[in-house]
Formats: sequence, structure tokens, C-alpha cells
Amino acid sequence: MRPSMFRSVQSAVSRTSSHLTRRGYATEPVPERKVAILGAAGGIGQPLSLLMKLNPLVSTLSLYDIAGTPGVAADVSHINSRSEVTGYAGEEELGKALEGADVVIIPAGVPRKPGMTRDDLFNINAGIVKSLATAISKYCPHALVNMISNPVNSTVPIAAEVFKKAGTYDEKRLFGVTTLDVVRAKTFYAGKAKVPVADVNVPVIGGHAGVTILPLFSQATPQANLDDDVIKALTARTQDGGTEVVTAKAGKGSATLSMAYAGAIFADACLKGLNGVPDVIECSYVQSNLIAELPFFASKVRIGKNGVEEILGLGSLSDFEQQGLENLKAELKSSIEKGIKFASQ
Ligand SMILES: NC(=O)C1=CN([C@@H]2O[C@H](COP(=O)(O)OP(=O)(O)OC[C@H]3O[C@@H](n4cnc5c(N)ncnc54)[C@H](O)[C@@H]3O)[C@@H](O)[C@H]2O)C=CC1
Ligand SMILES: O=C([O-])CC(=O)C(=O)O
Repeated sequence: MRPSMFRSVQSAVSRTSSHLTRRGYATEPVPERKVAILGAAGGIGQPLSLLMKLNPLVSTLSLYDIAGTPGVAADVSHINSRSEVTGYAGEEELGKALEGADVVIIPAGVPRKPGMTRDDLFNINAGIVKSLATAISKYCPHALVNMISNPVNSTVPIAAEVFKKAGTYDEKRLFGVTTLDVVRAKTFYAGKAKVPVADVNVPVIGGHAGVTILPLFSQATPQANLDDDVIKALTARTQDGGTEVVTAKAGKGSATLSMAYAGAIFADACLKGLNGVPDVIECSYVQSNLIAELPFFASKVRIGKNGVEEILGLGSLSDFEQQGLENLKAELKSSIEKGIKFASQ
């Protein structure tokens, strides 16, 4: 667990309702924040529900799925942390699940099996995302939306189109969650660079599928003089990280635990941004004008009270990364167009 998150979890467990620190001094009251998880009974949804229950910034935790959420909610609700937990099951309860939400996290939809690409999930997940985005535009149009459902390169443009049609689109409030790519890049880099993983930072740009995932190891900190072939191998492993897990799970789904961790990190960043914490910076796949032909692109973004406050520049890229950027453009462009076309039908 990232050290700051570990401290959050520790303080969640020790905090009292009057917001006393462990030393007993009164602190600023923490604002009320409702977080809704759509797909909360699934492989990602369950551990993500657990992690969000441990987050002291959450006051109401709303767990929605087509089935199974009352059990998940009853289970995590017994944990002695701040938030009140409610489970909602079935479409007729979706409105109540969403009403008043500040952050909506969406891990709803089918995962990959060996041999599939993320795009192979499009036919099923596009429809799921479209209907959930329609409900968000109706019940909590101002929420920050954290899209986890794959293919993220297309599901984010789908949600944007749905919001546009409903007249509720605010490009600052829609995020594709690419945090797992960053988590993987950090872990793999620390292993090769032989530096403490907790100190490592690696930006990951582009999108969230295969070659569209572009880790910028030339900007990794702490710097290490890794050979070109090591950087190439680290890049390939980061790009194939999801497939590595799908293969190892051998038909039982894709990354769930590491994704729940990554999703919890990203949602925590959104909550901190909403609460006015300065300099909250994470990589995310958002509406962007960094690359002319790609209206959605992942890069470092500053998250604040209104969502995306600033899209940070890409910084300087190595020749290898520059080539990687050229190589990802065609696939990412077509995934974006596919999403937009689907949503406008
Ligand atoms: N962005 C990322 O980095 C990652 C994304 N994913 C994606 O996350 C998604 C979920 O993965 P898992 O949790 O492993 O799948 P899962 O099958 O274990 O869980 C999905 C859950 O979504 C629910 N669901 C289906 N239709 C729904 C609807 N209309 N409304 C609400 N809930 C609905 C299902 O009932 C199920 O509980 C997949 O699309 C997967 O590819 C997975 C890992 C990483
Ligand atoms: O690979 C998958 O299908 C799930 C995913 O997005 C990831 O683990 O990065």
C-alpha cells in the first residue's frame, strides 16, 4: 500500500466521529462525501468496496450492482470506519444509489478471458456503460466519474457522448482510470532499478490497452541508468500487465485486487481534489488537447474542486518514447471513434 494511503487506513480505524487525531487534538471537520460504486459485487467491486470503506474521506458508501450488493454491503458495513454503507440491487434502485454522489466509480461489465483483447469486451460493456452514464446524467450530473470498465479507450468517449446528449457533459468531471498502469510501471521499474518502490514515480500516458499504454521511464524517479533493452522490456511488461494477469488466472477473469487498489488510489485523489487539497496529481485518460488528433488522452492531470483543473504537459520524451507515441495514435484514434459512433446511434 502507498504510504500515504496506509496512513489514511490507519487513521480511518483510529478516528472517532468528532474527527480527533490519534493524539487527541481536534482537526478540521472532513466534508461529507458520497461515493457510489457501480458493479460493486464483482471481482473488482468487492475489494474496492472494502478499500473505500477504509477511506476516512467517505461518509456515505453506496454499493450498486444488478445483484448481490445487499450481501457485500452488509459485510463491509460492519467495519468500524466512518462511512454508512447501503447496498442497492437491480435497475429500479440505481437512482437511489446515485442520488447525491460526489464520486461514481464504475467497474461494471465483463472481464477478459485468455486470448481476448480489451476491445473484444466492447459489444457487452459499451451497452452497460451507456445505460449507467444515462442514469448518472439524470441522478448525479455533477459527480466525478471514474471509469474502470473496459475498453477504457472507448468507454470514456461513450460516457462523454451520453452526457453531451443529456446536456450534462463537463469534461472536467470524466476520468478513465489508468492508475493500474502507473502502479505496474512503478513496481516493475523499482524491481529493475533496485530502488525502494515506495519512492518511485513513473508517468504513464496514452490510453489503456496494449501499445496505447506508454510508460515514460525516461521521467521515472529516482533516476536509474537502465540499459535500452531493459527499458524496452519494462515498457512491454507494463503494456502487457493486464494480459499477464489474464493468462495467470487462466479463464477466471482479469486483474481485480491490484485494480481495486489502483481504483481506490484514484478515487482518493478525486476526493482530496474535491476537498481542496492542493497539488493532487495523477495520470488519467481524459478529454485532452495535448495531441491534436486524439480528443481523449491519458497524461498527468491536476485534480481540484471541479475535477480536472489542469492537464500537465508531456515533458520531454526519449526517442523510444516518441516512437511509442507515434505507434499508439492509430489504435487510440480508432477506439475513440468507435465509442463515439456507438453512443451516437
Ligand atoms: N481500467 C482498468 O485498469 C481495469 C479495468 N478492468 C475492467 O473492469 C471491468 C470489471 O472487471 P471485474 O470486476 O473483474 O468483472 P466481474 O465480472 O467480476 O464484475 C463485474 C460486475 O459488474 C456487474 N454488472 C454487469 N452489468 C451491470 C450493470 N448494468 N450495472 C451494474 N453492474 C453491472 C456484474 O454483475 C458484476 O458483479 C471489466 O470490464 C474489466 O475489463 C479490469 C482491470 C483493470
Ligand atoms: O487486462 C485486462 O483485461 C484488465 C485490465 O484492463 C488490466 O488489468 O489492465
